Amino acid sequence: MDAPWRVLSAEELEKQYSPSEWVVRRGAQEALQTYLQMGSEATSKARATRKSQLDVPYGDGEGEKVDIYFPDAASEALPFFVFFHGGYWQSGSKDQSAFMVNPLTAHGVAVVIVAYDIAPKGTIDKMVDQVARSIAFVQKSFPENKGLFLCGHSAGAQLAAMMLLVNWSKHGVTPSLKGFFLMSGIYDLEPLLSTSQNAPLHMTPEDARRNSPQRHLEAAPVEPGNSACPVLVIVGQHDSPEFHRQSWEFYETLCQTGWKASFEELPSVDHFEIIWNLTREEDRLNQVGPGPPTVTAKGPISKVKDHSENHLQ
Ligand SMILES: N[C@@H](CC(=O)c1ccccc1NC=O)C(=O)O
Repeated sequence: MDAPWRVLSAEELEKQYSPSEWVVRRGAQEALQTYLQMGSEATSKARATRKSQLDVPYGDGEGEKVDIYFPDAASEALPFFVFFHGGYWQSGSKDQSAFMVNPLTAHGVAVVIVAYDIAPKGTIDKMVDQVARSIAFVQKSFPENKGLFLCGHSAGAQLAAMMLLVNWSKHGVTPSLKGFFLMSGIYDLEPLLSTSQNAPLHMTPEDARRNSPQRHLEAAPVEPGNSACPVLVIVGQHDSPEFHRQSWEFYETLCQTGWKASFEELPSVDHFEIIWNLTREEDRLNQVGPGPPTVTAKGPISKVKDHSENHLQ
């Protein structure tokens, strides 16, 4: 694989992989604070106004819990939107991540916010396994579901993308995966090895490779049934050039391996606004119909653009 990041200095690599350094409307610290505040407020609102089951265990581990939020009309035959928060596998929690719960439940979609053991408690291998088990749990608990839609932000998008590669037979259930929303994600972990982000993660080069969906997709051509499961790769206009490159290359690899993929750069948003905008009913990504979340209202989001200008040369 062509790896343009290898020519970057340690300092430049650190900056490329520090999302808060690229925000344009506020300072870095303020952006992180606002993100946490928006997530906490959305979670309080969701818990106060929506039917929910909180801290439902999907495994025996202390941290293996999900919060499930339901639309008003009682039914198990709902589409389920399953969210994996970001925070570089070392920060964030389900208790600050219910961003999209109110708008999506209002549209008849159940939302599951997944907790996993962030570092230093968890390794990335463990988090990937936990996320797979959380999805198997949702499928087993709601076998009548109208499809599971996986969404991850940043590090959570890597976790979601790894689900494209899971052998579900060892989980005793095949989840009815109907779509992936991969937002501002990282799909090749190798550039992170020498950055400060790796300090609590202790990833070795082998760990990074094993957990890089970009590297494994090529070896896992899509099964016939899966080509019906769309994968949306989404990046914010104000994400760093390396984040743009990672998203674009992952999108290209998805296309080459037979997935029905699309790519979108969301105009005007940074790495954090891309998610906190999901608290707003009118956000484009929340414009779902009464059925499964096919994005329709304000034009297709699956439009492919030429992003070569964003590539590092
Ligand atoms: N220290 C990081 C924090 C960060 O990257 C982050 C924070 C919240 C949610 C997602 C994040 N990025 C990737 O998972 C930064 O530079 O912004």
